[in-house]
Amino acid sequence: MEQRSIAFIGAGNMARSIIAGLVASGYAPDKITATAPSPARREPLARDYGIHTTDNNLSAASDADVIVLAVKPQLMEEVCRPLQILDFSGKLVISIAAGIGAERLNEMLATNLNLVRVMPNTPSLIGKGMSGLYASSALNPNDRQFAESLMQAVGEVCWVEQESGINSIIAAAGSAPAYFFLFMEAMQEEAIKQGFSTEQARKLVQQSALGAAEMVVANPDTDLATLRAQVTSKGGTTAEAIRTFNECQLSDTVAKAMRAAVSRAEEMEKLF
Ligand SMILES: NC(=O)C1=CN([C@@H]2O[C@H](COP(=O)(O)OP(=O)(O)OC[C@H]3O[C@@H](n4cnc5c(N)ncnc54)[C@H](O)[C@@H]3O)[C@@H](O)[C@H]2O)C=CC1
Ligand SMILES: O=C(O)[C@@H]1CCC=N1
Repeated sequence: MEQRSIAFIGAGNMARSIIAGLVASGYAPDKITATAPSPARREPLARDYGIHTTDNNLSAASDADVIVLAVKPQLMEEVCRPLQILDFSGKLVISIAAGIGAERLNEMLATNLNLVRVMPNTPSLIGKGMSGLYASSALNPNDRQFAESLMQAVGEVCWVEQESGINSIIAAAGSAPAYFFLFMEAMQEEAIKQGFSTEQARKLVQQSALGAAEMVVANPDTDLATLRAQVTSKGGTTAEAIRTFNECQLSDTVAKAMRAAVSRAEEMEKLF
């Protein structure tokens, strides 16, 4: 893909995930800079991926063709203010922050940005990310294509037509790895109670999760309910487990949790 110089403003979990995936996919490390105030955050990135790091947001952003805003939403305004002096006309800005809309980002950087909002997730770290993207129709096709290729380098992408779609991407993908981790944590805990060591319990759970996910991917024409039915023998053990989940309204709980994620993103849009 096109090798533009990229500055990640903020070098936390999500920036690291994208940087790791990018470098593994062949993106030139010397085209990537990441910033963070703390050396403890920066140094491991320089060491592990051979990228540049600095605590100077202004110089990193000034030197870059593409600026990825990767700080916590609460900090975004404070981090953007000193960058207002830059000329953004030739730069692409990518924000990965949840709960900060395009209009607000334009306000924070005091200009009309060439902007793509991207909602990635942490499996980008291993090239298995799922990112949602939104850009206004005014964005030039080159920038649109670059943002798409960048996120394709670390996983799959899904464009949304309306900016509000980004909040639904958060619910279905950005936050979603944590839902699966939670489910696996609960399974591991119970497997330990049933007599397995921590390592054995983890292996049982992770391999089952991996196998299930890979079966879904390998069978795109088989719906998820059919895959479930293939495990569920009539009058058997799985049927009892599923009946128990249904009794506890698992589907309603999942729906409620996903709506709560959207509501929080909407709330954050008002806060920050
Ligand atoms: N963690 C995730 O799974 C996802 C996170 N996001 C978004 O990514 C953004 C970052 O989230 P995380 O990486 O999880 O947070 P994090 O807390 O791990 O990383 C934020 C980083 O910003 C750095 N930072 C703090 N003050 C700074 C400053 N003045 N200048 C430059 N850097 C500064 C910190 O050193 C820290 O490394 C958030 O806006 C979040 O909404 C989006 C999708 C998924
Ligand atoms: O929890 C959060 O707010 C961020 C956005 C999606 C995943 N992590």
